[in-house]
Amino acid sequence: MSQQTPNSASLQGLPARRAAVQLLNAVTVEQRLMSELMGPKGPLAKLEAADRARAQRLATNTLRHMDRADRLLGPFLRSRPASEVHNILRLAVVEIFVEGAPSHGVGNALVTIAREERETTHGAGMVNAIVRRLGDMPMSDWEKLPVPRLPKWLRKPLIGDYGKATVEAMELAHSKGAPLDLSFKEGAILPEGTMLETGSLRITDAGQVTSLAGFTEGGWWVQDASAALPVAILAPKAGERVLDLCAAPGGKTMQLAAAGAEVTALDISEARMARVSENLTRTGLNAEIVVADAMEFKSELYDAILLDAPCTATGTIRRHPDLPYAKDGGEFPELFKLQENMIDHALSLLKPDGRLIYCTCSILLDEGEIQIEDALKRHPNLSIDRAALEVQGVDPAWISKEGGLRIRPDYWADRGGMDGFYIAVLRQNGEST
Ligand SMILES: C[S@@+](CC[C@H](N)C(=O)[O-])C[C@H]1O[C@@H](n2cnc3c(N)ncnc32)[C@H](O)[C@@H]1O
Repeated sequence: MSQQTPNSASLQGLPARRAAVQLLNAVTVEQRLMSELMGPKGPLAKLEAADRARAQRLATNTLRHMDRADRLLGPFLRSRPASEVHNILRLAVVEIFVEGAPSHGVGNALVTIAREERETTHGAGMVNAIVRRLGDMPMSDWEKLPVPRLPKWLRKPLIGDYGKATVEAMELAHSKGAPLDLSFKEGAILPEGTMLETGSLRITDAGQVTSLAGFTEGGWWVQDASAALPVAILAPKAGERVLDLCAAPGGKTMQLAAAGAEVTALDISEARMARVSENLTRTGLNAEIVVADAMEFKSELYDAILLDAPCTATGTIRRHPDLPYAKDGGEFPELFKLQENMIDHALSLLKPDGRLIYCTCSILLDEGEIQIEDALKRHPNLSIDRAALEVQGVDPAWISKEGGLRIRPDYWADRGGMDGFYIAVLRQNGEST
């Protein structure tokens, strides 16, 4: 590719590519999560729907393949370029080798984008030269690269928790992304899909969620198969008083309400709670809505409490590959402490014979096994209910030694995987703490 005036065909994708680069910069430079960038001031706000979807897909794929893209680019880079230039090059790799886009079009568009900003204009020539060389590389050079690794700050503690082979299996699962899973009410109109043993409906290549059959009728909602297990394990009975202590955006609230429980849904975030209300309206389900800090909430005692505690969300990297690049683990100890305090406070809201379901969408043992072992030490009258974990489709081999359920993203590899999760059922043996 020579330095040329970009033709209009290759520039058609400019808005989406520009927004993808902005998303990548916001994640890797400003350490912001993609979910925080979707608002009216975010890079996607002014785009047409198709460009918005494309920009999001490009940024997500680039983050998912970041480690491989960096390996492929390594030999072309004498020193590490400015992050903003690096992100343009990473996007080029992913467009050419993952999306199969012609390199000349990718080069023209990305050189134009590089020239637009102060941080990248000096790198435009380099982008041009490297994309040209990428275009000459055979696909086999990409295919023989190892599975993308997690950044060191997360990989190291995970290897300490699980060993290298398991972490590599998780990384393989992360690289594959995730299908769409639905939870649903009885009698709901459902799109075509595969019914999983645990009761979720799985759809591969779902496309636009709002276009799926039954969306308007509101009989189903999006929820990963493993995220649906805490309520299956809680097994709410009609009329039971259940407190959903960290409820937003409400996937589990809807499951509880659909089972006929009398649900109090609480969350500290007013904005996220508005989504719970919207979700309940769409699905025609009911719950009492409380916006409050769980730690300050007082009430009559509950039959059952679901504590889906705020966590690192490291179990959801398959669908949120931005997370390892937007975070560095610095704020994690604060979260672990909050989880500990929330368990203790939840126990004070539980009837003597009640059950507390503690769960996190995390693969870190600190937020699962270790949290529960510590809670059992703090509360001598607390016990763990292993038998409650025996629900349809749950492999008994997933139960860990303290009696909780450890779900890993590399499980169900042949069926499209599942998010990492930890679930434990606690009982207070007769009296509240
Ligand atoms: C893992 S999410 C909950 C997901 C939800 N259970 C579902 O299934 O859709 C954790 C939630 O905890 C909420 N949260 C964080 N700190 C809180 C606090 N101190 N009190 C109440 N909610 C809190 C967050 O706003 C967030 O919505």
